[in-house]
Amino acid sequence: MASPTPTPLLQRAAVLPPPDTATPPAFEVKDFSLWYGSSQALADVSLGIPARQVTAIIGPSGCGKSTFLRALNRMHEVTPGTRIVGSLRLFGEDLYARGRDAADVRRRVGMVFQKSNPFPTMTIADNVLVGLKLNGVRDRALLQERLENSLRMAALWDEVKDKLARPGISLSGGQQQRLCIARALAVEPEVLLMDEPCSALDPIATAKIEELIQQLRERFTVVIVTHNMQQAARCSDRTAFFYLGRLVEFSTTRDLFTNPANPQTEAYVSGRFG
Ligand SMILES: Nc1ncnc2c1ncn2[C@@H]1O[C@H](COP(=O)(O)OP(=O)(O)OP(=O)(O)O)[C@@H](O)[C@H]1O
Repeated sequence: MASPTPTPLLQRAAVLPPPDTATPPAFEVKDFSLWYGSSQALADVSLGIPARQVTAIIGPSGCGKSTFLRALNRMHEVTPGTRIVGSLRLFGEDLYARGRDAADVRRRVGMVFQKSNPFPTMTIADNVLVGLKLNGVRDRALLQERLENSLRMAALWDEVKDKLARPGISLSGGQQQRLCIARALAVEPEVLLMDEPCSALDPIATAKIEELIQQLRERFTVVIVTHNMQQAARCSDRTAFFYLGRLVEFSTTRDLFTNPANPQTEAYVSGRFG
């Protein structure tokens, strides 16, 4: 098979360090399929997503990237008529086991969406603390500590520490997205899912979020859906390429972009389709 034409994207991926392969997987996905009504969106997906690494999901529009991401915290269940087959484990625990609470799964597996969505009537502080307060946490010292820690982890503390009582929506688009990241982190998840988190942001705000993703991987497992292959190459340790609801290839980001095993992957990463 011919190698893909070298491009700056591939060169960038080529200098990424090889990921640590000794880390046990966070998610173990086995023969996983998903239907919306009678329409199948995912077919027989199997992969292990490593803990404390960044895994990017790429592929052309409609290939099932967001559906797969949403299945990782059962968020697809908010759409009526969905059905799954197969298994999906987080650190060995079956996330779809009978009796397992979807709300508990979503606390462990937080999510940030394409468009930032702070609660419009809430202050910056309340936007961060809303999950804790809904869970009945009232201890002021604990709330204050979580507020500051979450905002620091989201690289927003210095910008907002003097205006915590202002509305969340008074922040810029990039700051609002980091506020949503802080909100997801405040409930101390194990995993952070990000669905096109930068697609509504300008290049400077995008660079900040990408830098933040690099910091978050020291503590969390991060899975990011992106249309932007440069972003996958810049930020991720591993990349999964989906096509027509199937996982075509999953490997280190370096290998996937510089030496893909599958001709469809090669065609996609070298820009020949999608
Ligand atoms: N709520 C839904 N109801 C019915 N079908 C859906 C729903 N959401 C997604 N689908 C279908 O499932 C398939 C996968 O969609 P999905 O949004 O996961 O793809 P994607 O790769 O994330 O696409 P994009 O890059 O355009 O966001 C598509 O055929 C889509 O039409």
